[in-house]
Amino acid sequence: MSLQLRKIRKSYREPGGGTLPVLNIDSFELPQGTQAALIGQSGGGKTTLLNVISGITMPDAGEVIVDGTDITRLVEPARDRFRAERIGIVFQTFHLLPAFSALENILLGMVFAGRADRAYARQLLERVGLGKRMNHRPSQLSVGEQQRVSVARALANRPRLMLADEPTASVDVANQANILNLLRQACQEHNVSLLLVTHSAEVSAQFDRVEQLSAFNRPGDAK
Ligand SMILES: Nc1ncnc2c1ncn2[C@@H]1O[C@H](COP(=O)(O)OP(=O)(O)OP(=O)(O)O)[C@@H](O)[C@H]1O
Repeated sequence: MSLQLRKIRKSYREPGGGTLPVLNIDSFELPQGTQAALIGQSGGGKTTLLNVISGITMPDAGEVIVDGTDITRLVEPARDRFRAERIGIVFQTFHLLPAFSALENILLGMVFAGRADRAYARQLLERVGLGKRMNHRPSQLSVGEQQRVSVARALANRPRLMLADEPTASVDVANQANILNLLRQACQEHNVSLLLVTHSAEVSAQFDRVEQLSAFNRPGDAK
């Protein structure tokens, strides 16, 4: 199993002093290699859920078991290392480092996880169709190309789980299908599980498994 959530609770503190319950998930599982779309209303907690799964945000309670490890039991540096090694993340706004080339952006992520494999980084850039643009910085690449770099970077450490938050939202229509297909095919080739947040019915319709957050998240329920 690549992902198991157990009795997850997460609230935010409100500026006025109250608390806003956002997540209350009894159980959620994603078997290894599965691809699922996560949909739900704006403000429903989808990004919070991805952040909890990746260990960027800690839940108030519950277990987040990724590839057999409950990451809520790891101290922060160990959690950061675990994320770098096992979880690939593709953001809506790419999060590429502007001063570095496409190749360097991928290598830096590898270094953080402890193994810079230049040959594999090049192979991934070839795989996403950027073999001839490896030495370009993000500003010298089109938006679609930047997102393809971020897909290659997310695959660089051979993750077990890929999280994607609206990965096609910033990309023009012509590139949307291209990026989505690339992400899905690459995950399939490497047997990586994929959980992809989308607002697009067109995108979610392509997934066999579509998870409506409100179907398994009951933030308002008492304990
Ligand atoms: N750091 C924070 N502090 C306080 N409240 C927050 C924080 N982050 C998110 N929220 C609130 O938590 C709720 C869930 O936000 P989240 O971003 O997870 O929703 P979402 O489903 O991803 O929304 P969208 O589809 O609009 O991106 C929202 O009401 C948001 O205002």
